[in-house]
Amino acid sequence: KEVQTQQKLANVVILATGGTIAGAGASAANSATYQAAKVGIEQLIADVPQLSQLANVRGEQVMQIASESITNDNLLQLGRRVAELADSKDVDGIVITHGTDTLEETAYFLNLVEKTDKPIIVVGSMRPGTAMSADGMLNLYNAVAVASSKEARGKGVLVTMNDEIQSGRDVSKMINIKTEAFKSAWGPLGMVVEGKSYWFRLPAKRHTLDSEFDIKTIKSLPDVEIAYSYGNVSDTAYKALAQSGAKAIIHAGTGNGAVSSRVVPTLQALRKDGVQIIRSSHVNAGGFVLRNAEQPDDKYDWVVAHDLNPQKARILAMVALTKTNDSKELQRMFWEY
Ligand SMILES: NC(=O)CC[C@H](N)C(=O)O
Repeated sequence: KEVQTQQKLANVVILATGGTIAGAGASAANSATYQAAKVGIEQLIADVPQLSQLANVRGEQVMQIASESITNDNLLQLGRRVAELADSKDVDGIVITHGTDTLEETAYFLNLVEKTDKPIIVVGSMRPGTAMSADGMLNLYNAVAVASSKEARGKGVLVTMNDEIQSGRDVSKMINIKTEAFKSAWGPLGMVVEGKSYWFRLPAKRHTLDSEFDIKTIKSLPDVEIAYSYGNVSDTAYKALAQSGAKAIIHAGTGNGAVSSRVVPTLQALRKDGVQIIRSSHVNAGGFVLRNAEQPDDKYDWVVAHDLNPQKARILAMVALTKTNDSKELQRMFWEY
């Protein structure tokens, strides 16, 4: 009977990339002072023996880095490995352990480019495994639980932090000193409790199988940069980014993606020179940029990032620019994804 139960378990591969979930500190009291990306995947799996009750789990160490240092090449490497595994009939679900700083970027990238309905779960932790009340073990347990469930299929790339199931598109790291760090302006999709998922809503935006982007056809990602806005902002950063070869600049604007009158002429000129100008917002709880409201986007031929924060807008812009440099097409993609 036991053998039969074993055979029914899903096959889940954990791709480890580093971060705090693989972090180690000097003392159990060190919840914030520690080194990220220290512990290997075999140890992370061994630390949660209960995983074997959820799925047949195996791990691969894809990289071992703190996620603030992730590069476009790292993203492509990870994306290609996820696609290979998703194509394998021996794999039912994929979990990616990741630093939390750029977890939302990687999750959104995979959500755009992976052509599969198999569950892909990105997970991290806010405290290293060596700390009191470490959150990584339960987050990983929840990730494997969701990755091995049939209900998670076709819902896009997901993030399991703090018992919530979040859409990889919507979720963002909102605070860096709480385990309750990952939030979406539009709410979580569900909850995981004791290894069981409870679903409440579905993502409305295009993703994975319904996406026009495919990791297998993306050879490299173009240079897209972000310039942050504030009172008294100057055009120095915008000009320098364009000069260094940026194909698009994400304007991390105030409020509704507003643009200071001090930099409007520069952004108009850069657009005339061929640089795409994409207006996003850096407001804390989630921006929502409306076209032609703060600025005449039609007239200036600018794009608005909809509800995507600047770092997510950068991910979509890079992926979109592998297909088109038409600003109207880019705008369509920003509404649809
Ligand atoms: N909580 C974390 O994972 C942050 C650690 C590190 N800055 C990273 O993103 O990898």
